Amino acid sequence: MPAISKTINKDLKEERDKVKFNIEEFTNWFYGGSEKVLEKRKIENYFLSDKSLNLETDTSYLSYKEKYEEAIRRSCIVYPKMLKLHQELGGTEEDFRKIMDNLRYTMSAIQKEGNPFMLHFGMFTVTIMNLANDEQLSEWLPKCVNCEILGTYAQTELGHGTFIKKLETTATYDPKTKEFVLNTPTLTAYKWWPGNLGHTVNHAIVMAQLYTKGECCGIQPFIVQIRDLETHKPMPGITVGDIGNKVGFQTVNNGFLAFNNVRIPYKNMLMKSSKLSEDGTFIKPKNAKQNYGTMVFVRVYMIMDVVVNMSRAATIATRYSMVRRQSPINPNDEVEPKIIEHMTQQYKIFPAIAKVIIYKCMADNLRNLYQQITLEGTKGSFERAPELHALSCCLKAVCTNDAAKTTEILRLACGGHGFLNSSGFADNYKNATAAQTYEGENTVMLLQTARFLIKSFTKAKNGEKLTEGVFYLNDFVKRNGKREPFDDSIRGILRAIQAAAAGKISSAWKHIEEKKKFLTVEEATNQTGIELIRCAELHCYVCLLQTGIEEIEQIIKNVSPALREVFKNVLELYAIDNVLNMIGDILQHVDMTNADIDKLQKRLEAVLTFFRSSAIGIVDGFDLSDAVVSSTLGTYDGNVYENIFEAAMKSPLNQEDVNKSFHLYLKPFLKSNL
Ligand SMILES: CC/C=C\C/C=C\C/C=C\C/C=C\CCCCC(=O)SCCNC(=O)CCNC(=O)[C@H](O)C(C)(C)COP(=O)(O)OP(=O)(O)OC[C@H]1O[C@@H](n2cnc3c(N)ncnc32)[C@H](O)[C@@H]1OP(=O)(O)O
Ligand SMILES: Cc1cc2nc3c(=O)[nH]c(=O)nc-3n(C[C@H](O)[C@H](O)[C@H](O)COP(=O)(O)OP(=O)(O)OC[C@H]3O[C@@H](n4cnc5c(N)ncnc54)[C@H](O)[C@@H]3O)c2cc1C
Repeated sequence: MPAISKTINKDLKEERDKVKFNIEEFTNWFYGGSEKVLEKRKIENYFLSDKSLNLETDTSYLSYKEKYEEAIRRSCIVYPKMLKLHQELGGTEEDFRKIMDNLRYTMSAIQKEGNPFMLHFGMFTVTIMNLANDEQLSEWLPKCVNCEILGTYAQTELGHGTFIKKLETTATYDPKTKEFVLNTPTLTAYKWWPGNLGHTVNHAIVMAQLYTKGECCGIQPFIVQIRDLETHKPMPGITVGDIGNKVGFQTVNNGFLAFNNVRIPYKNMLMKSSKLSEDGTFIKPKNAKQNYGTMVFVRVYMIMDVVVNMSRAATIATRYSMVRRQSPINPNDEVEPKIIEHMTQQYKIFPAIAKVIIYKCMADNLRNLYQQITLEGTKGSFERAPELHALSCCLKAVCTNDAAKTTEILRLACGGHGFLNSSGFADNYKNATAAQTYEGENTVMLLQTARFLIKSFTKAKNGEKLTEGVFYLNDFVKRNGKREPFDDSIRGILRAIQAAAAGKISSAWKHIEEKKKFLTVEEATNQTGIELIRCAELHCYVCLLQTGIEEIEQIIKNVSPALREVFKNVLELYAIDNVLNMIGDILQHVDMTNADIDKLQKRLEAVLTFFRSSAIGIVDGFDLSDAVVSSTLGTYDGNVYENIFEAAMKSPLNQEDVNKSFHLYLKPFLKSNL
């Protein structure tokens, strides 16, 4: 075995020595101030320094069952610590949010294949907070917050996930006993997929069709106890279990659930929005979409998960590319260059770094918007709910699609070693790709946004007032078919993307109108689906760039000159990479010449060159500890080859010189050929 020395890799040190800005200043911006950075480090250390977590164990070698058991063991260390910390910090909702925000990073080191408790706070508790009336809140919230019970969110069924109106589980009100009777009438009515449901939780929010006085009143939320608190056996009438092996998310314990005349008390229907009187009279909510609130909440928070996911992947690929040397650029060069010297390598990695920063700006903005609009809802005003729904849907789709695609590009950027499980890309990719489907399948999400855009375009044509995010449609309508001249400033690039988005929305609108002459509006919309998806994507790129510009214009007023340059270049790279990737859409509506495109290409090359000396500073500035990065290729010290070697030594096959399969199979086989 070679001697393994672990000092900082000299090539990586050389890169860090070239960084011209203050990395800590960047980190302070990234986490919202120096106090928050200290708090993050403290919280992370509080959890990750716990030796009983055994984080050095490579859980990828465990069996399916062992992985689950280890994940539960770890969560049963983390959650009591979390509850204790919450009390120590002050026990407020804000303290809880603080811990949750930081756990987002920390958990990726502890539960690489998903957290078997994630739905408890993420959806079960959130639904109770959003949809329980005061009486129900005082009964259930303390039990949730103290983890006296564990819950999940059971909505999707074997037959339906997207089209929730057609869910089949029934909850029939019996006014005589003041109970609901829950049933699973068919195989396709089985709840299927809810996280943590299989063998972990003992309660669930069950979304079921409410029947009262012989009428169906639509999907409503019910709290159902599914396992005994003492024995953990399924409650009478309940069938529950694990749905089996998946592409990823192995330790999330996605489950199935069925009901056979399960009776729950009247008080277990969440009644802040829809209401049922004890005699069985249904009272409609002010806004029928209130029951979808938890989904909107999760979609909003998922953009933050994308930032965590992409910052990890970008850190790994950047550090590795500054350590790995291969392929002289000039044939006679004696020393092989760091692979980051190859321009195509920079193009794989640096746009990903820029995206982390722009997505971070967007995630913070979206969360603020969510909080404002939710507050308006609590005061009875739901005017802006469609805007939030449209924005969260397209961002959920575009950002999770991009996280999966970018992780794959960054894995490829690490060549053969990127394919090792120990590189960390596999878990990142599997988590990213799961997010493309859960919480609203991405195509369906884009179509939701497109629906809003088509409505907004009709309003723009009729001179009606638009919401702020789609003001750009007014400019398009005013131009009356005239093409937008191209201006290569950053705001000019934004106008070009706005023109492309508005142009696409206008043609989709026109095509629906044409098809409507022969088809129903729904059929016409279905047949325009491909264009509609592009409308939503382009609109999302507008929102991202606009937010990036507005945020960075503010940031650069408050940072040092060196960091100002970094942010300006982040914006330049993000904008140019974006516009070059949608030239086809732009050319349809903007007067852009070949010379303009050549100029953009040269600017892309120039900004990549600037990034060459900043990239390591930025990824170090993401402040991800080695445990969070969790990659042999991405450790801070850059000892890539030593790490790869050590990880290989952990293979169970390397724990003995000769495996028993030699005696059982190989030897007889070889002998028979003599
Ligand atoms: C403290 C905790 C801290 C951190 C936690 C952070 C993160 C979370 C952590 C953990 C979670 C982790 C993993 C999650 C695991 C995954 C969980 C799930 O997958 S749960 C199941 C999710 N399921 C879906 O998303 C289903 C997708 N389908 C739908 O949303 C809907 O069916 C539909 C496609 C929108 C259609 O709905 P419907 O049929 O009712 O709608 P219509 O077509 O009739 O349209 C009516 C009208 O309403 C508008 N609309 C729809 N939804 C909303 C909404 N939510 N808000 C506002 N408006 C909405 C729609 O656009 C139509 O508008 P119109 O055009 O008619 O004006
Ligand atoms: C890892 C994971 C975790 C999950 N966790 C939970 C959970 O905790 N709780 C829970 O309740 N659910 C959960 N789910 C379920 C998840 O929310 C659904 O799978 C998801 O919403 C997609 O619905 P579906 O499976 O019905 O897909 P489908 O709708 O069947 O999609 C299949 C295809 O049909 C297309 N399609 C469907 N409808 C339309 C349309 N209107 N227009 C155009 N194309 C369409 C889709 O684009 C897709 O290509 C989870 C799923 C996964 C993968």
